[in-house]
Amino acid sequence: MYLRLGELPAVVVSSPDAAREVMKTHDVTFATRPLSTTLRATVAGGLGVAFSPYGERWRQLRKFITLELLSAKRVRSFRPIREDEAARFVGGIAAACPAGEPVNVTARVANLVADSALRAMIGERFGRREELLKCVAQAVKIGSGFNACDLFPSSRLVCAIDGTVRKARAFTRKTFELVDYAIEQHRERRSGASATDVAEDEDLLGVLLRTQEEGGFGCPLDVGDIKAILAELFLAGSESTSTTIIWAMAELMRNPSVMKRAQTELGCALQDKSTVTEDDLVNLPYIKLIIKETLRLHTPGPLLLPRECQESCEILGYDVLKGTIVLVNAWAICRDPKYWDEPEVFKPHRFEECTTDFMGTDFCYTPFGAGRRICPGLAFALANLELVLAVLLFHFDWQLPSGVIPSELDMEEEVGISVRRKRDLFLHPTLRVPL
Ligand code: HEM
Repeated sequence: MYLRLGELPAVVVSSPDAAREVMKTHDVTFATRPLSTTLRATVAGGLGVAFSPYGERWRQLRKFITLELLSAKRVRSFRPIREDEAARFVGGIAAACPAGEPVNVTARVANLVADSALRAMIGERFGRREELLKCVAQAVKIGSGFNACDLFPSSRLVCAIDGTVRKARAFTRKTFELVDYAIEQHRERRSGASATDVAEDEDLLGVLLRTQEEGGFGCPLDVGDIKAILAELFLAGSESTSTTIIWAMAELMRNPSVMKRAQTELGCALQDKSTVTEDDLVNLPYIKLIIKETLRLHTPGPLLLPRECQESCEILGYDVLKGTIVLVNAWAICRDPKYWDEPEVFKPHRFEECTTDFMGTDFCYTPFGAGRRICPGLAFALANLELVLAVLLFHFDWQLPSGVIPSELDMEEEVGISVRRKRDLFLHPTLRVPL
């Protein structure tokens, strides 16, 4: 579908065939992302990987991030952090149970995901997490790409009235101030640690600082780059992960039979154990299916991240001109009845009967994107998604607030760069398995 978004030519791709053309057949042509006016204001302090133009620097940085920061080995090394944070999370909810008050699951999951990610990044809990989460909420709102100043970039008047650029600059200043604080916290901790400790549990900031000392990753790495990379990994990873967990919980509350099956699976797999560890996850195939189905029905980035056409080309017989913004409508593709039976129904077992996966080869299902720009945080995200969901369902039974019936649970969405649940999810927990 060809559109004009204000002054900008745009094509929205809404079929798997067209998505394959963009993200596979002509992947290089679409491997750059457009820099909207708002984004330009936010990346002024430094450029991470997500909005680097396709080229040598992006290639080297992407390789470094994939092999050094987010590799399967590195993600595994953070297992003790994830398990420890999950245990603290269970303890916090268990302490709230006797009071009989509903728990704000949205806020607790956001804190857990943030604490876990930040410990992986700087080696310990971050002292100003609340402020950082406020920045994330703001990024989701201003990063949609559909602000007036993004749609009419040539109009200084529109930009001045719109005010988003001002907000974006304030957001960047605040985020970078927090990243400075995190680097300082990291430095203080490291100065008190022995050389062996430092080598043994290297966090992401440690890897970045070591790489800087060693001369970079094939390209120089300055402090501005380090800050931009850290901020970007946190922004890209935390909101998408916690949003997915909350949608999964909301769907489970609406579908008690799915909840029951998941809890039965956990009971059989864990037997007399009193805590979920990552070793148990291999025996929880149904939890994995719930996550897949949640990513289908509530794709966190419904239009993925935008691409820009670098060279005029033809997609399924239509001309796409150089400079056109291309949006892959993963949301629509994931709900298209041509490819999905009863697409609006939450049915995790649909994935039992098919081999469709989110690794970027099935173009009817690309919640993590595909091609050169596919999400490099997939393993990092899955490790958190699976453990947190398993822990929530193993330790607690959950009830809706009185008067709410499952089929009427509020599922209203708030659209930004990701689609989160508009209102926080409040539920009553009952402890099933104490720690
Ligand atoms: C449920 C969780 C997540 C979802 C659904 C998700 C989804 C996506 C999508 C759709 C893209 C764009 C892909 C494309 O253009 O083809 C992307 C890019 C990216 N994601 Fe994720 N993501 C998640 C978690 C994470 C995590 C945990 C991290 C890091 C810790 C991360 C880091 C990134 C980065 C750096 C990019 C930009 C890659 C590039 O442009 O080269 N994401 N993600």
